[in-house]
Amino acid sequence: MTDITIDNLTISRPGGGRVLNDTTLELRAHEVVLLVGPSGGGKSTIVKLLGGLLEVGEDGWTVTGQLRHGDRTIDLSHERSDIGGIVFQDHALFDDLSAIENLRIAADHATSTHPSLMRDAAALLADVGPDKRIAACSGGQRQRLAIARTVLADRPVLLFDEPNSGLDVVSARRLGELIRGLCQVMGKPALIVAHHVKDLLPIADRVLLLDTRGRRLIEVPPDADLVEAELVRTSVDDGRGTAPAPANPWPESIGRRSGLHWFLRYLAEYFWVLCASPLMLIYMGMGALIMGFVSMWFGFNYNSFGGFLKSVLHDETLVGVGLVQATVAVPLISSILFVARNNAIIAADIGNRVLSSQFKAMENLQIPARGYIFTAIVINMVVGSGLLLAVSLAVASWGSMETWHLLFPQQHRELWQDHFFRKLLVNGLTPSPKMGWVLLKVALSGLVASGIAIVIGMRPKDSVIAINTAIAQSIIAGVTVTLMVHAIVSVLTLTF
Ligand SMILES: Nc1ncnc2c1ncn2[C@@H]1O[C@H](COP(=O)(O)OP(=O)(O)OP(=O)(O)O)[C@@H](O)[C@H]1O
Repeated sequence: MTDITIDNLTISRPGGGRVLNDTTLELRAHEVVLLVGPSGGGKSTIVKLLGGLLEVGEDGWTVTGQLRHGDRTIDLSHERSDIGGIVFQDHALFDDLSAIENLRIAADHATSTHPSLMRDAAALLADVGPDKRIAACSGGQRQRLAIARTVLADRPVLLFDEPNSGLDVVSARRLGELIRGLCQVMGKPALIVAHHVKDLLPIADRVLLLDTRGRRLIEVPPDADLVEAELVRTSVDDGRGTAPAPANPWPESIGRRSGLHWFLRYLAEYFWVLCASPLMLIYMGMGALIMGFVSMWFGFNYNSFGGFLKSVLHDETLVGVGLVQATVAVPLISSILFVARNNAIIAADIGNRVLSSQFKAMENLQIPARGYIFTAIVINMVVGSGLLLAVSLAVASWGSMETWHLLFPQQHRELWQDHFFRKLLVNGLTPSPKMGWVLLKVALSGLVASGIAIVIGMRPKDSVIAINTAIAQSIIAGVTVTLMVHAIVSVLTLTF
């Protein structure tokens, strides 16, 4: 039950520009303080600073100031503050844990939790079943769970970042009373960032205004009209004094673009993610290289004839290894690597869009999600599987040629070329019809696997766990179907 004071507080943004300059912030035990100010002024930054979440240091924010709490002093220029428990605006509940587990995990990781805090937290949750899933809680229940979780963390100050945004007047007042009651029972201060102050003013002891002109915190009387007048004044000044407002670049840059523009935009985005990112190319290249080495090394070192095969059957072995490598082994490994990686990405991407209501927003905005996103994914999976097959075949062939050269260092590489490609290229140049079947296998795998990933990704999602499950299902189903497609088409190749 002690006061908190920060003296000489200066906060600078990454890349320069000050949010606060040599100001003082004081929070007394039991009191509720509203922090108001223009948008972008730095209110959330102060909350993050007190909660120890501001990225201070190289290329980040710079902070100076001395925080005093009881007999502790924290030098903010090189120590993080650990005094603030934050109730996040979007609640940030752990949706893979039940309601009670969300509270337990906070209590179990608090340095100490006084038994009275359990009572205070439980009092907020009379209407929430302890085993309820977070997805099944109403907005108000989630908010109270988030507050109860922070109460159990037992930090010296409660921090709320716009807790009343989106609440009706009655709910906002009820929330205010709840915070007021908690501060009194717990003997701790609360700092509330708020844009809509009217509903919270009745419970506020003090109002601090972030003055973006003077870069300091000034106390204003807790009167709605006075606070609003100050807010308008600081918003109008906004640190720019009488300088003319810069031209707004938005109207011109929005312009009008065709559906084709957006389709190509998504096509390019997914091409990069699914087919062309450097890590993807390295991963596929490594798989092909290993396959090229393995098939050539073991093809020649299969020693049942005591080395006889190596010399006498050299030419035919080379033809056989070339055929199996290029029509069966490399296409299979290339398809499996491609589908496993990309089905995980597609299920995660679509699952996140489902969870964050992006598809609903697209529907509401009459943006054709299927036309843009699903088509772009499927096209890239079909075309990309062919392109990456070509890359894999080239890398595997090079790998097997170099492996052969290690085994037969006296021979010219032209010899390898003549035999290795004998059944793959007609007249040494044109791909044989067999390669058409190979292309069919990989393209069909890409098509079916992407369809499966999209369907699994689109299923309703109410938590991050649901997305993780979808990713695993999508990989398993995609790889299984790839194996089946390759087996069926390979058998058909022999039949026709
Ligand atoms: N990661 C970042 N890198 C650089 N600047 C940042 C970063 N995060 C925030 N800022 C800048 O710091 C300033 C303060 O941001 P902050 O979110 O604290 O404002 P705020 O007062 O909470 O705004 P609002 O009321 O709109 O939520 C803004 O100018 C913002 O653009």
